[in-house]
Amino acid sequence: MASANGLVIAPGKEPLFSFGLISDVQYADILDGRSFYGVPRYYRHSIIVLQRAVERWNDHQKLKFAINLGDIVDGHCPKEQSLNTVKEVVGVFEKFRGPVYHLIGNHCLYNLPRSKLLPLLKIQSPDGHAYYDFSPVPDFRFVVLDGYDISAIGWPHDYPSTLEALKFLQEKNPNQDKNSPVGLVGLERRFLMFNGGIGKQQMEWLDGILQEATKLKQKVVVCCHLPLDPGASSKEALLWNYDEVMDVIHRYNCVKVCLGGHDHKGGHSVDSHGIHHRVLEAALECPPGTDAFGHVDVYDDRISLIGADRMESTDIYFNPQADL
Ligand SMILES: Nc1ccn([C@@H]2O[C@H](COP(=O)(O)O)[C@@H](O)[C@H]2O)c(=O)n1
Ligand SMILES: O=P(O)(O)OC[C@H](O)CO
Repeated sequence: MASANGLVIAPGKEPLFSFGLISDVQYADILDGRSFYGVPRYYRHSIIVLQRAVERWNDHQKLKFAINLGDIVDGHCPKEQSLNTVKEVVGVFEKFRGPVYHLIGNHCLYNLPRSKLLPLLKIQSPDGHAYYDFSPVPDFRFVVLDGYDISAIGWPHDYPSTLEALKFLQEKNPNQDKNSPVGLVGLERRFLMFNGGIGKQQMEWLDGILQEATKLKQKVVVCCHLPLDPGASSKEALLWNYDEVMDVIHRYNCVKVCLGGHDHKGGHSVDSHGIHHRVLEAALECPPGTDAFGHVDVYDDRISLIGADRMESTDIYFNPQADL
């Protein structure tokens, strides 16, 4: 039996649970603009996309939670409006009848320091970090990474993470404008200021979580604003140390899917260990009247992303070899 979006759905099989997804709303009450590459960005329409997402998620009635993959407000938002704009977008998310798990992105950090942002997003994590995990049912665990742990944006100027990031960019990117990839070759093109990395403490935390999930026989979904696989993303959008993070993930068999945002066109890949990487299409780049959000049905052997409009529906079968 085929559904309207072409996915084949086994009749009668109920999902274990379902959840909503959206990324890169990047709302600002400003005129429409364009990305560096000229892709139109609809700053005022994006909050309408979010409103439609929340309505649709509520209509569904069986969504256990929703995940926002980051960048709720755009960097072009006038700074005196940042606080109210973040509150306005959070207010729309709060109309969803269930918990919303937020990730932070570079644009959130252009607007507000972590000390103001994290309480608004109800992110509770050690020392101003934004990584955490949750387990909506005993057999599944979601790991939310803070891709701007080591970053030149969002931390106080004299903070160790800022200094480490600036030193890293100085070594890796010879351009005066550290957001410019000019002259960087291949995967080096990710060494840009609008990206960031995972620090030692978070890496150890991730390792511990995956160890625990393995013992509990849980299947894990990893979420990070910055994509973790070159096959699913432009090189310029990748997490600085995506390779180190994937080395940790690949030591275990529990991670089935990695979800990302940031690279607005979206993407999907399956890596060398059979892990799926799905980068979500941005709400910001939806021309008026169009949408990009979705919900995910989770089964014991797969997850199905049912996308609205510009968000591609994706059926992700877990690698059965991984459980042998
Ligand atoms: N190839 C590129 C991409 C980006 N930049 C710089 O980054 C800024 C942010 O890019 P957006 O597309 O998100 O607006 C942009 O303003 C450029 O300064 C670049 O130099 N080269
Ligand atoms: O975070 P943005 O909106 O500046 O965009 C990042 C780019 O899409 C990365 O290629």
